[in-house]
Amino acid sequence: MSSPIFLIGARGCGKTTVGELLAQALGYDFHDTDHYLQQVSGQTVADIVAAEGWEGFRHRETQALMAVSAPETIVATGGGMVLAEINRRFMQERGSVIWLQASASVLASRLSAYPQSSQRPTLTGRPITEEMTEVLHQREALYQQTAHHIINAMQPPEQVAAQILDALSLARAS
Ligand SMILES: Nc1ncnc2c1ncn2[C@@H]1O[C@H](COP(=O)(O)OP(=O)(O)O)[C@@H](O)[C@H]1O
Ligand SMILES: O=C(O)C1=C[C@@H](OP(=O)(O)O)[C@@H](O)[C@H](O)C1
Ligand SMILES: [Mg+2]
Repeated sequence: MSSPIFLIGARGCGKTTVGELLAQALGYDFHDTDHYLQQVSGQTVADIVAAEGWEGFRHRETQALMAVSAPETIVATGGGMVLAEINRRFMQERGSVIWLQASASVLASRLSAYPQSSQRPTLTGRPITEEMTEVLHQREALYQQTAHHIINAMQPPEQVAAQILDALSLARAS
């Protein structure tokens, strides 16, 4: 199977970290839609949001999704990729969609340790645990309805990657 693999889930669930591991394991290309946007525009997420608002960023991330999606590619999406129906449908029809599921408290603790604020400007203006609770409340149904597979992301990254390979029956015989 060579169609793209899309990783979805909230900020901090490990899409970028696990995506790189998966790409290595499979010999696939790796793309992260936020990194792609930064490369082509020379702007961070925070720069884009400051200049164009979240609406401008969301428009650009749809373009990034479509630009990086190709066979034998792992695509780490941004946490809000599922908000637009066009993105949900594109991922579902083009490839395999994996939701990396984690609780608000686990996400908040990872994000407090590694905020990367130029990539993750606040979504709600609230403290991080409250923000992640609210974001999951708004988006969980979208992650669920878009995913072909749901993986517990509250385990070490190598195990998360191995479970994805199992779910897709992509583990290579050694
Ligand atoms: N499975 C995991 N277990 C523990 N820490 C993780 C895990 N996955 C990611 N992290 C850490 O959480 C932070 C956010 O990870 P990242 O891959 O950037 O998430 P995302 O792309 O989903 O926002 C990083 O500091 C990363 O090292
Ligand atoms: O959840 C979100 O709306 C966002 C998540 C971020 O990506 P990560 O999920 O990789 O942190 C980034 O795309 C942007 O800050 C918006
Ligand atoms: Mg990421």
